[in-house]
Amino acid sequence: MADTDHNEDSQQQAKLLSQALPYMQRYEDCTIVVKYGGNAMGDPELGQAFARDIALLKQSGVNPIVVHGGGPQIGRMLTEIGIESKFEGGLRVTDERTVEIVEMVLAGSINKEIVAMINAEGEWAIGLCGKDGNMVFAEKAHKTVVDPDSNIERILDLGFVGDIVEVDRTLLDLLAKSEMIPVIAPVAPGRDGHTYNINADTFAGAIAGALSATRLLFLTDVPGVLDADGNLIKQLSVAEAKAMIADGTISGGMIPKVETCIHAIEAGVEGVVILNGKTAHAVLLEIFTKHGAGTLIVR
Ligand SMILES: Nc1ncnc2c1ncn2[C@@H]1O[C@H](COP(=O)(O)OP(=O)(O)O)[C@@H](O)[C@H]1O
Ligand SMILES: CC(=O)N[C@@H](CCC(=O)OP(=O)(O)O)C(=O)O
Repeated sequence: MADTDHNEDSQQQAKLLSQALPYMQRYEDCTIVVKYGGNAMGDPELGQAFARDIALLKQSGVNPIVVHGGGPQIGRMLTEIGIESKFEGGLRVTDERTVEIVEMVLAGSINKEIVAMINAEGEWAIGLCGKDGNMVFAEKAHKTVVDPDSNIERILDLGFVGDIVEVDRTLLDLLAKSEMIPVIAPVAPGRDGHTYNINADTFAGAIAGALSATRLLFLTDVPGVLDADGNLIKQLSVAEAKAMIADGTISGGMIPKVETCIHAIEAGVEGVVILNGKTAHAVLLEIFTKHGAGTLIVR
């Protein structure tokens, strides 16, 4: 390498470091919950970059907690065994057989894949679900939808889909003081003895709220919340986000995601970010650079 190239390279590295270091201090000892969606998974290189980011957060003194989804992966497994996926109000209608598959795919294969990827980066990840350490309890979800034609409200029976009713932070507090990085599947028991399937965004929001996390990051498949012209919005207040839902600029799967963000902020999370999990090192760019990577929603 020529001397000038070498100097430019060093200068570039020094510039990056000088930008990142203040953010490393800012987040030291802070809890950052990262929701890793099923749509953001799949590409091995991106997965490795994600695992590296989580490992680097831990090494920088942050307390990272991963909550993962796996909707598309559950769908593929159900298709293989001849069960058709059915969604109502964005949630999977979950009968007894389906909840067994959901638990197998989420708390079994996907959870352990993520644990293995983080461990391959030299860290100590531990795979959990809401059942472990009495962390989360759920009850049958009470959801309603308004029929757009008749305007009549209808109660949904989603089977074993759960609403979170209790979060016990004992195990997570213990792990925060240790070398371990929790990787949590959104499955939880009910006091009635059943196992419940919980939307991963909702689950991540409840964990972040119970821990009053400094940041909750949602890794999805778009750069963040987009305005009516398709441009990325860098920052939104809760009031602005509500207005965008009301005027239809935020629609589809982004509605429950933004609503979860609003609940998490109201529960004490400092800031929630929606960002593109299909960009390599999205988490690192969000946490350790001035402008972040996606849409920050704050009070
Ligand atoms: N204003 C908006 N900005 C960004 N995405 C939006 C907006 N309104 C609707 N969407 C849709 O929301 C989707 C993200 O939600 P979803 O598919 O549920 O994500 P995930 O599967 O990662 O949880 C985007 O792919 C996009 O199609
Ligand atoms: C009740 C409900 O819908 N649960 C979700 C849980 C997984 C999930 O939320 O995964 P993503 O984040 O990848 O969408 C499901 O069964 O698909």
